[in-house]
Amino acid sequence: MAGVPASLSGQDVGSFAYLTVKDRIPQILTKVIDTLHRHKSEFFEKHGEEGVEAEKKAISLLSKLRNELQTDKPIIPLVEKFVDTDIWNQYLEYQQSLINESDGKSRWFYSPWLFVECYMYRRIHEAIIQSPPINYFDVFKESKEQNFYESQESIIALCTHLQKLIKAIEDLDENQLKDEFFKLLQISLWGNKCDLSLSAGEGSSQKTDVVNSLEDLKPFILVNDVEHLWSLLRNCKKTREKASVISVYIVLDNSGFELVTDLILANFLLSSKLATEVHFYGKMIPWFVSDTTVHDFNWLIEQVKHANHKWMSKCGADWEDYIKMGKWVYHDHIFWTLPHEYCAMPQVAPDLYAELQKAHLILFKGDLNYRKLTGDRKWEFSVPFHQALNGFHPAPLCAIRTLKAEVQVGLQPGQGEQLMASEPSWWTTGKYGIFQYNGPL
Ligand SMILES: O=P(O)(O)OC[C@H]1O[C@](O)(CO)[C@@H](O)[C@@H]1O
Ligand SMILES: [Mn+2]
Repeated sequence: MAGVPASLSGQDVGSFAYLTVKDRIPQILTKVIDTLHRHKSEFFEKHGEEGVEAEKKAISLLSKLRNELQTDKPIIPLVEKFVDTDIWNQYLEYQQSLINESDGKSRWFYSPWLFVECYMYRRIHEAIIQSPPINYFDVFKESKEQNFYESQESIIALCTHLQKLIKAIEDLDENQLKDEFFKLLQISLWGNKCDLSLSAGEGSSQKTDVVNSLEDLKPFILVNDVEHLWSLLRNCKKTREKASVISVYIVLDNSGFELVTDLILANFLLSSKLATEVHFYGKMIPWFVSDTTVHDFNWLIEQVKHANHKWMSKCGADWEDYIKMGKWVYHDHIFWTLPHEYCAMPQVAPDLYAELQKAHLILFKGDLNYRKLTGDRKWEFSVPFHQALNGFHPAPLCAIRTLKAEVQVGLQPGQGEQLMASEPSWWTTGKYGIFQYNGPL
């Protein structure tokens, strides 16, 4: 692509991309294999010998995949028919076409990191769907559920905070309402620390009291465009005709604690009338360990509803009602688990792009969404976000992410260089966060 920098890639020895391809991805694969092993008796109980055979088959496919990766074998086409197989294989050909004759085939370390990391999760899915009757099995389900259970105390604190806030919401003046909005946005931002792929599937639950930590965490917000979000939604609310809609779209990231923070924010948007509808986008297949699928979404709401805590179960019951009333709508689309950067959406998934154009505001949660928004490229730190989006402007949007990959744009001159000098791992540990807005001001 002309005019854009090179992609991050595992060929840069010592980079975070390199370490991910070399260490983290194989570790995740090993964990997946182990998970299948541990479910052997469950497969036997459900499906008899056929279940055990299927488990063996999935494990052998995954071991083969791990070997391909560790020996930097060529990236091979997908074989099992699924809704996105052809698109994936076309993309593989496209990646191949970018490589010179002399450089040979697309390989794990040599190709763009975003592409190979997405490909790895898609191959895990392929191994599962090639192994009926266990082709329904979500290899990451256990760890997503564990993250939810281990974050119970923080979830109770958040639900209680929200219910108290809602009780008093009519009495809040504009400034107070704005402060509460900012608080819940920050909670949703820091909720993104809890993804499970950075920790290679090891626990990453929320145990501290987030609401009371917000002030201490403020210095770690490197780009903070929340005022723009407030102005945008407040203006929508003020100028709204009686029956008209204000819709906020949330492109979800991780299930478990992060999803709770997103639902709390979505609940506040309705209660404050800053939005009248919230649309959620999740993943169609298990993805990057902790990402939300429709099963995770429904499971989590069910759990919150049946919790043995007054305010938590109230939240769950309200959330179920919002879904029944159509005020909350869950969608999925295969595009979110393709390897493409978002500037390709109008060509690859024009229907989705047209849907997103209807939003008043789109919130993109998490690091992977940021990588896809910016194309996962070696941008200079001070390049404007608008430029890095490379033509992807469906509606006003905001990226809300903690930094876990070596890509960051829109910083003040010198800001990135200074961080680099004082703290070289600043952009990969999840310690820093951003609210980065693009849209009319
Ligand atoms: O859940 P998130 O915030 O998208 O984070 C997933 C992140 O995990 C990693 O894949 C680690 O491999 C990041 O580089 C990636 O972007
Ligand atoms: Mn994720």
